[in-house]
Amino acid sequence: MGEFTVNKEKVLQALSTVEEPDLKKDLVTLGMIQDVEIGVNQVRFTVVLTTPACPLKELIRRNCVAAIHDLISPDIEVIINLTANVTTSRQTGPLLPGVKNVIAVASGKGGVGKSTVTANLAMALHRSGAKVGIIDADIFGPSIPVMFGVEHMQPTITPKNGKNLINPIRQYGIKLMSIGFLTPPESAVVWRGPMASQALKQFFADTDWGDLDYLLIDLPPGTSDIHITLVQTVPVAGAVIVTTPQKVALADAIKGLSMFRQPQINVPVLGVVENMAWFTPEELPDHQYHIFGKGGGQLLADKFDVPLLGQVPLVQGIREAGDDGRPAFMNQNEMVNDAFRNASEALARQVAIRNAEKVKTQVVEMDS
Ligand SMILES: Nc1ncnc2c1ncn2[C@@H]1O[C@H](COP(=O)(O)OP(=O)(O)OP(=O)(O)O)[C@@H](O)[C@H]1O
Repeated sequence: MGEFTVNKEKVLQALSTVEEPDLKKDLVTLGMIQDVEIGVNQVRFTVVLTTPACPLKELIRRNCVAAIHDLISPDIEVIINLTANVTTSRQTGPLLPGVKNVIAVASGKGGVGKSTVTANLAMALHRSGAKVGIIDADIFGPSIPVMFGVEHMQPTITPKNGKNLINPIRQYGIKLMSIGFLTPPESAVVWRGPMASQALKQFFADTDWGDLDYLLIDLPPGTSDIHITLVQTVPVAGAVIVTTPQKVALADAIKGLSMFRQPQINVPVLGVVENMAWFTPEELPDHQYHIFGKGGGQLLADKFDVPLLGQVPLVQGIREAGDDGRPAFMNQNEMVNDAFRNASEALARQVAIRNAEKVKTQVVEMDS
């Protein structure tokens, strides 16, 4: 075994050569290294990632080990504890004080699977260790309560600091609020725009969300008053656009995406999720049938210069799981789980990159 001396400074010096691949700065400058401890032929430290769903964690771990071995000694045992502290670019304010990132999930056309994608992205983020909530703001078809099997539940109310606060429904580790909870499922209520906007504001102002890393907002399809209420009420970290590869869906997705880019709205588009990208029968898992066309999600992403966050196949089990009130991510289907995990990691990564730009998100001021 070679001769070497190791101390905290040397370890930090070595780690300051390791770059966070997305944020393009070194781990020490980014404040991601903590709790350095020196033992006999051993160093231990913690790397605080920007999200527990970080797809680069193994690469970062390997690069840290390599830096210590190359710059200090190959004989040192390197023990790394990976943790995460999800970043935010929100200023703390009276609304949603413990919520780090509000993410809008939107689509141009209805029925492309926006709620299904929202539910499963939430489950995948939760599985990675993040604290997640969903607001179902889809006035035309609030399907989140059904997808989580809580359509007959009613949120309770607790007085807190002189205010009556609504407790979100908690299911499978996710906190949920839905326009659907405000009316019995049997009685079809036609929500007028102003009523729905008022309900959404209540979900922000009068709901006890506690601490959340990601609050996903399942928006109605197309563009509506609800979209405007959202961006005017809380700072939105970014939007995810869900589309199918079909031409008619893409045409509408372009309109949906363009709305977020309008100068007076100006919400960053974090990327595109292509749902129903191909059909795969359960008994032929290696077969892909492009029944709605091929490559449409990538085309949309390229057109607007945003990432394609993921492609989700059309699988009978995804529909069945939604109807059974347990998002498909909870079942052990590798193909389905990979699709949603990859998309959730890509989303978390875009949020971290966006937050590192340090431009605070602000509510949008508009003349009404
Ligand atoms: N990848 C998929 N594979 C199989 N079925 C799917 C998939 N994605 C969505 N579905 C099914 O398609 C239907 C529509 O999905 P969903 O309700 O998520 O769409 P949406 O875009 O939210 O609709 P809305 O217009 O109500 O907002 C549901 O029955 C759902 O289970």
